[in-house]
Order: sequence, then C-alpha cells, then structure tokens
Amino acid sequence: MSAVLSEFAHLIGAVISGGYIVWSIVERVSLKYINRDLTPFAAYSSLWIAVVLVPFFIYIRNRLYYLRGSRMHDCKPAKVYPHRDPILGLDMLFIMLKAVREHKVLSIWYSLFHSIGSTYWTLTTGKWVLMTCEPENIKALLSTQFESWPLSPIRKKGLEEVLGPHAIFTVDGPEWQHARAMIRPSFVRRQITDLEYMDRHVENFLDRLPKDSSKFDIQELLYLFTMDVSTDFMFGHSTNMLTNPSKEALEFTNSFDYMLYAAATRGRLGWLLLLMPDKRFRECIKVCNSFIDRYVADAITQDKEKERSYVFMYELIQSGASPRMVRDQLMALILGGRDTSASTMTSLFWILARRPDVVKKLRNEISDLNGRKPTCEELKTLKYLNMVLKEGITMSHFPQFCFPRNMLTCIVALRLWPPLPSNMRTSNKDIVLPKGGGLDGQSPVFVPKGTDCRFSTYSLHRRKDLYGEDAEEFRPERWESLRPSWEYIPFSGGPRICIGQQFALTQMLYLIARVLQHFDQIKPADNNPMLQKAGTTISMVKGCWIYLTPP
Ligand code: HEM
Repeated sequence: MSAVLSEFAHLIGAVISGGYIVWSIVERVSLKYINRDLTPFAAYSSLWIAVVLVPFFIYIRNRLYYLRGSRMHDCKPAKVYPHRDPILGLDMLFIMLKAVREHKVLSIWYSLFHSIGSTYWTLTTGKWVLMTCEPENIKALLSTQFESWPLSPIRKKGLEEVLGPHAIFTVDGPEWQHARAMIRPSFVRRQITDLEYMDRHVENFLDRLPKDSSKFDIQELLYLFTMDVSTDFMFGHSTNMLTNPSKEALEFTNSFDYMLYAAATRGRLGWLLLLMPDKRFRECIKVCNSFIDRYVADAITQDKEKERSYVFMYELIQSGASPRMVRDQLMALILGGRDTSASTMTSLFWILARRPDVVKKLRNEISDLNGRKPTCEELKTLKYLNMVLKEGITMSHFPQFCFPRNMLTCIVALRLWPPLPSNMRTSNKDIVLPKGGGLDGQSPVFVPKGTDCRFSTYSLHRRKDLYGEDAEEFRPERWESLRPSWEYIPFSGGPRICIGQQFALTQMLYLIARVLQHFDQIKPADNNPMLQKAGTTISMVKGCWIYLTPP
C-alpha cells in the first residue's frame, strides 16, 4: 500500500512540476513571438521557479524512492549528515575544500564517522554519497556483491585521463578480467623475490643517505627509489633518479607527480572541474605518454635482446597486447607501485624516528644476519617468521601470503597510514548493504542504483571498537594476537585485491632491513605533527626530515 502511495505521490510530483515547467516555457515563447499571454494566470509562470522546481522534484522523487526501497527490502534509512545546504551540499564541499587546503581531509572523515556513525549519507555537489567504514559493508562492496559495485564513473573518468582507457585501474567487467589475467602471471612468475635487481636500487638509496648524521628528507629519496624500482621492473630501464637521471627521466617524474596530484583534485571536484581547465595537467599527460611510448616502440621495433631475464613490458608485448594497451598498463603499474610503497615507508620512517624502542627491537631481529644482505630465503627463515606462522597472521583475503615477523612494523604503518586512505564504488542496481541503517546503524541499508559509496580505510583502521581504545597508537605488539579480516584492508580485498602486495612488501622489507643494518639510530629533525595530504595516495606535506646515525 505504501509503495502504491509513494508511486502515486511520485507521479503527481512529476506531473505538477513537469506541467509547470512546460507551461512557463510556452508562456515565455508566446509572449516573445506573438506578444500575448496564453492563460489568465500568466503572471505566475516563471522560468526561475521552474529552475528551482527541477531540483526540488528530483529531491522528492529520490527521497520517496529511497524510503520505498528501504521498506520493500526491510531496511532502515541510514543517518544523514546535517547539511545546511540540503540541495547541493555545498556546505560539505566548502568544508572539504578547506580541509584539503589545511591537509586535514583524513582527520575530518575520521571525526565525521566518529560523531555521526560508521555509515551515513552526505551530499556532494548535489549527489547523495554513502560514506562507510563498516567492515561488513566493505566486504559486500569488494567481495560478496562485487558484480554489483563497479568502479565509480568519477574515478574512471579521472584516471582514464591520465592512465588511458585500458588501464587495469579504469576498467570493469570482462575488460578488467582480461587486464588482470594479462598482468597476474607476471607477478607470480617473477616470484617478486628477485632481490638481486632490487638490491642495485637499495644500494643507490643507501649511498644517498648522509653518513654524518646531518638532517635530510627521507620522503624525497623514497619517492625517487620507488620510481627507479618501478621503471626498472616495468621497462627494463630505470629512471635512475637516485643516481644520474636523464633530462627526460626528470621531466617524466615531475610530470607524473603533477599529473597524479591534479587527477586527485579533479576527481574530488566532480563536475565543477569543468570550470577549471588545467593546461599544465594536459601537458604533463603528454610528457608521460611520450616517455613510455618511446620505450614501447623501441621494444617492439628493435626486438632487443633482453638485458634481464624478466621485464614486465616485454611480457605484455609478447602476450599480444597492442602498444596502447601496453602503455596503459605500464602507467597503471607505475601509479600502483610507486607512490603506495614510498608513502608507506615514509610514514614508517616518521614513526621509527619517534620510537627508538621499536628501532631497537628491529635491529635485534636483523642482527641475526651479521650484517649480510638478506636473501629471500633468509628473510623467510628468520626465527620470528616461525612465530608469526604459529600465530597464523594470514588474512582470509591474503591467501598467498604470511607476514614475516619483521614485517609487522610495515603492517602497523599500513594500518595507521594506509597509502590509499579511501576508495569508492558505484552500485549498478538497487542493492542492500548489510549494515548502517537505523539509529544504531545495525540494520541493513537500502542503496539505490547509481549510488556512490565511499569507504574510508583510514577511519576503518582506527576504529576503537575494532582495535581497542589505543587504536590510534603505534603499537606493533598488538599484531601478536590480532586476527583481522575485513577490518584491515590496506591492499583492498576480494577479486580486485592489490596485485602487487607481495612485490611491495618484499621491497619495503628489504629496504628497511638494509637501512637498519647501516644505521643505529633514527631521530626526528623536527617536532611537528604528521601533516599528510591526500592525493591519489597520501604523502607528507613538508617531507619527513630525520637524522640517521651509523653505529
Ligand atoms: C604499500 C604498497 C601498496 C599498497 C598499500 C597498495 C594498495 C592497493 C589497493 C588498496 C588496491 C585496490 C584499488 C582498488 O580496487 O580501487 C590496489 C590495487 C592494485 N595494485 Fe596495489 N598497493 C601497493 C603496491 C603495489 C605495487 C608495488 C604494485 C605493482 C607493482 C601494485 C599494483 C596494483 C594493481 C595493478 C592494482 C589493481 C588490481 C585490480 O584492479 O585488479 N600495488 N593496490
């Protein structure tokens, strides 16, 4: 009965507002061309009122649709952010723009979840978005309802501009399956454990570290390091940013940085970006594309003898991928691989500089190697690994990986400062998420087709009800008893789980182990709180300035 009433109200609303709009337009036209009012009430016809009526009608229509859907599916409405502007939600836009300027986006999300609840609705430039940091909802989005939650069109559009239309990060459905199937074997075959080639870059990194305990920005070096590793892995040619970058490599790296930063900002602005054309953004895309195209063309035309046993680009070319396809995947993998690892290691060094107790423990673990470079086998056979295996810290959605003991610190860094602090999916049909409805947020919540749902990994990882009252504290020891599942998703989960997680963890583990073999103490060079900006990944606004002291 209520469904019939709501359909009826919907119909009446459509007829009244639609009729009014048509009538206003006809009156205007007749006044202009035949200089005559058509109806005695012509004075009441106003295009301005018509313009206001449209969003009002859309609002009522959506509201009724939502309430009806909720009733039909035994759901309760989720809480709503108390907007001052209930039509476009411009108040939230201004809050977010201010937060971006002050680098407080992550903490604002966190505090909103804290004050409203772990699932709530908010308006973003006229569109309702469901915000959540509820593990059950995230599991639904990424796994159990995977088919119904493709990538959001905003993200697709934003990333398509920079990565291209075939990149694994911008496609869904069969095209995504194809891209993933093409990339996946490379990560398995390579075993991600070729420390030899990684070692060259780690040595370059160590060479750049000041040995006289002078202060320096480790973030800058980490981004150069991961760019060198990524390009070496992808093209078989490193940008050599740590040693002797060519003019092109420098230009590529700078353009890549700007391109990603601009893409993230544009993604946040949505349709408002139409008002803000960015010439530099376009130029940077061109620079990056032509840098990669040169390597691809070179590899295709010259059929070069491979310098190393494995180069990702050659594998793609041999799989029959078109040059455009190869370029798009290469861009995606540099994006996926470079900033994420650099961001994690930066956060980690920031906290290590403030936690000498943790540095001491880590150095004790590593001292078993007697200063030798760890082989992959040695990394695996460290005595602590047995303990971790006994403890069984293997997540259900990390089927192929167990974390060695000395990776625990990385895990902690990934919990508190996940490099991808939030993500979004859009429903392709009316659907029900398991939690978030009702005053207590425990009932299922109805989500109409076309709704964006943003989940905040950053806020999820800091939930006190999941991680304890000290959730915001850096305490690696908590992992000795923790068995998280969907409460811990730095690498996402489900079918689209990060393809490079083992590569990333090995790279980070190796670099950190080697740095700690060379340096005894890590100290902060300032007392500033951690200030992070959220681009496509998070990074530290003023860098991470530290002192390293050799033993
Ligand atoms: C600390 C390091 C890393 C973190 C925290 C991380 C995190 C993530 C996350 C959260 C996703 C899911 C994105 C989404 O579904 O929207 C993802 C996907 C992906 N990551 Fe990573 N990543 C890391 C390193 C890497 C590395 C080193 C590579 C490659 C060299 C890589 C390649 C990818 C690819 C290709 C995908 C897309 C998978 C798909 O859509 O099927 N990642 N990563």
